[in-house]
Amino acid sequence: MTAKILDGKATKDAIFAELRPRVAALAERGVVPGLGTVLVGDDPGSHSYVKMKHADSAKIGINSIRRDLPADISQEKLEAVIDDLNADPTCHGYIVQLPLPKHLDANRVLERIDPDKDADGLAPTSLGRLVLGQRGPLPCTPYGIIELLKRHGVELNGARVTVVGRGITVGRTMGLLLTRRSENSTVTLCHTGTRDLAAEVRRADIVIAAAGVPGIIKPDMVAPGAAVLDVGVSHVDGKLTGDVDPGVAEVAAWLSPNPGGVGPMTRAMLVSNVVEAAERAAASR
Ligand SMILES: Nc1nc(=O)c2c([nH]1)NC[C@@H]1CN(c3ccc(C(=O)N[C@@H](CCC(=O)O)C(=O)O)cc3)C=[N+]21
Repeated sequence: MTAKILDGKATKDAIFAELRPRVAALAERGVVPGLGTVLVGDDPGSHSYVKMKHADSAKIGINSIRRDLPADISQEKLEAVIDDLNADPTCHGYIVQLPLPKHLDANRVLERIDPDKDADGLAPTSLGRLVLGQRGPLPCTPYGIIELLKRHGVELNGARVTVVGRGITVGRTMGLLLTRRSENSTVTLCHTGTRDLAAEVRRADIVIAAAGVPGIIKPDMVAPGAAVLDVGVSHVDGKLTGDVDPGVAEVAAWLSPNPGGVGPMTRAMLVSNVVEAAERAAASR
């Protein structure tokens, strides 16, 4: 068997096509959605991600607000930039690119983001709303994974989903989204304390690999016909390497590759969160 591709690039383009008329409708009311990014330091990976986000914004008519800050910026100065974006009416949503340099307290920064402008859905109020089942921006990567599966017709209702990795940006929040009534999946969340990872992966209809361990998901761990999504990002000999062994393509029915799968979907949902925030702002004027 050779797996069909869960195509994140094509699905992102489809989502953008749906967003463009919404952006046009906002423009008619005099509102141009604005996406802000806060980037501290000069990590090349972070720079390239932020660049892609602004290129996406330009593609659908969203305004870019870029704050690139020196690696040695103080906590106080960084928080002043956050306050500034919170007060800026042209900025409807923004992200603080993570990770931050070690001398900065990321949690204090995230707590300072106006919850109505949290484009990442990762600030404490947004996570709290997600747990409580209240409306709010959803974390972009798990939200993108759900859209990717639904738009390829992969059944979530009643599905057994094994998530590998308990990080906030993917694993832990993934479980919260999938167990809502609207998704109705049964989730097993695996991590380094899991006794028999192979057994947990083997009984899954859907495997979401976000451990950041190159090739941790082997072909003999995957049930024939499963959907497997590779969210891992590692660098081996300078090359982007995912969590899923290439041989899995011969066992799985669906495979979300990396790159070309979940990464573009994360960006699509970020832009979607900003358009939604701009619509809310426009409605309350
Ligand atoms: N506050 C915050 N929010 C984030 O969403 C966030 C973050 N910090 N820090 C870093 C990670 C990483 N991340 C990616 C997003 C898109 C791709 C992406 O689109 N990748 C393409 C191209 C990959 C390539 O060729 O380099 C792909 O997968 O096809 C990758 C990585 C968002 N992150």
